[in-house]
Amino acid sequence: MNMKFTVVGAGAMGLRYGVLLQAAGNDVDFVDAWEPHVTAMRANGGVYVTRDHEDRHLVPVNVYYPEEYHKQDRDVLIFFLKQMQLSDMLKRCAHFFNDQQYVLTCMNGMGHVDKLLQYFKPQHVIAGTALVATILDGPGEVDFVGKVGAGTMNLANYTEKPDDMTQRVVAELTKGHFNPTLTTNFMGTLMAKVVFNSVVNTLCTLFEITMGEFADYKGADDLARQLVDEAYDVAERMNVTMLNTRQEEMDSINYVSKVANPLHYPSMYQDMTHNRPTEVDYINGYIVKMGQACHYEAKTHAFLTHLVHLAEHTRQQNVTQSPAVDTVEQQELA
Ligand SMILES: NC(=O)C1=CN([C@@H]2O[C@H](COP(=O)(O)OP(=O)(O)OC[C@H]3O[C@@H](n4cnc5c(N)ncnc54)[C@H](OP(=O)(O)O)[C@@H]3O)[C@@H](O)[C@H]2O)C=CC1
Ligand SMILES: CC(C)(CO)C(=O)C(=O)O
Repeated sequence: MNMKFTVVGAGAMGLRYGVLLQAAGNDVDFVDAWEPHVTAMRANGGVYVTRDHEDRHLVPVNVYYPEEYHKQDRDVLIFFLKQMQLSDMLKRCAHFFNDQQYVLTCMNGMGHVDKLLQYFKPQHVIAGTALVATILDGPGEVDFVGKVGAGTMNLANYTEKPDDMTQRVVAELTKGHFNPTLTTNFMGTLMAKVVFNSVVNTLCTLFEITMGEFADYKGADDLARQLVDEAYDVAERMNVTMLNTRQEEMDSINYVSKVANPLHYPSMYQDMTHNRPTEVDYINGYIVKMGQACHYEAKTHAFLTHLVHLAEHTRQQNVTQSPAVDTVEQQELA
C-alpha cells in the first residue's frame, strides 16, 4: 500500500529520497526554505534531475515553504537538512506535526536525533545512514550520482524495536532502490557513518580532492586507520556496540571511495567551496565530545575539527576582504 511522505529539506538528498519514493508510487510533498530553489522549482513546474550529469529531465514536485504547509495526513516526515539548519526548520514546521507521525532521517553526523525527540515520540523515530552521493548543482537542479540501485543504506528504530510502520517504510525504500538494511542497533548504526564521514568528508574537504583521489594515496589507509581507531576507542569506552568491526569500517571506506563513488566530492566539500559552514562539529567534533564524556582525548579528531574551522574562517576572511581589495585595485587603475 502506498504511503504519504513529506520531505523536509528538498536539497540534494531530500530530493533523491522524495523523487524516488514518488516514482515508486507514493504521495510525496516537499518543504524547503531556500528561496531561489523553491522559486526555480515552482517556475519550472518541478526539479531538473540528472544521473551522473546525463539525461536531464524535469520531475514534477509539490514544494512548499514551511509557513504555507498545513497537511496533517502524512504518514512519515523525512528530514534531510544540514545539522545546523535543523533546529530552526523544526520550529518553522511544528504546526504540521502530530503525534501519529513517524520521522525518518539519514542526515550525516550526530545531534539531529536529540532535536527530533523534542517534537516526536521515541517510538516514531527512525534514523539511518545513506551511502548515496547526491549534489544540488544549483536552484532547481539535482544530480543523482551513480546508477539506479547504486548505494546502500542502514536504518534503525530509536527504540530498537521495529514495528509494522517501520516495515512499510523499508518496503517503500526497497521499491525506491535504496537497498535498505534494517538493524536493531541504533547508536552502532549511526556511529558507523559518523566514523566514515570523519575520515572521508573531512580529509577530502581539507585537501579539495575526490574520494578516489584520497583512496589513491598510498598512505590513505594509515590516515584512515588512525581516525577509525581513535573513534572506536571512544565508542568502546561509551559502551557503544559498533555495527562494523574496525576492519569492516576500513573496508567500507575503501570500497565506497575506490569503487562506488571515486569521482565524488563529499557533501562537506560542497559546503566549504560555497563558503557555507560545514557539519564538522557534528562529525569529528561529535567524536571529540563523546571522548570528553568518557575522559578520552580524541586528539586527531580535535585537530582535524580545528583545521576545518581554520579553512572555513580563512575562506570567510577572503570573501569579506575581496571587495575592499577590488576597490583599492580599481582606485589604482583609475
Ligand atoms: N549530498 C550527499 O551526497 C549526502 C548528504 N548527506 C547528508 O544529508 C543531509 C542533507 O545534505 P544535502 O542534501 O547534501 O544538503 P542540501 O543540498 O540540502 O544543502 C543544504 C543547504 O545548503 C544551501 N545550498 C545548497 N546548495 C546551494 C547552492 N548551490 N548555492 C547556495 N546555497 C546552497 C541551502 O541552504 P541555505 O540557503 O540556508 O544556505 C540548502 O538548503 C546532511 O546531513 C548531509 O551531510 C548524507 C549522505 C550523502
Ligand atoms: C560520501 C557520502 C556520499 C557517502 O558515500 C557522504 O556521506 C557525503 O557526501 O556526505
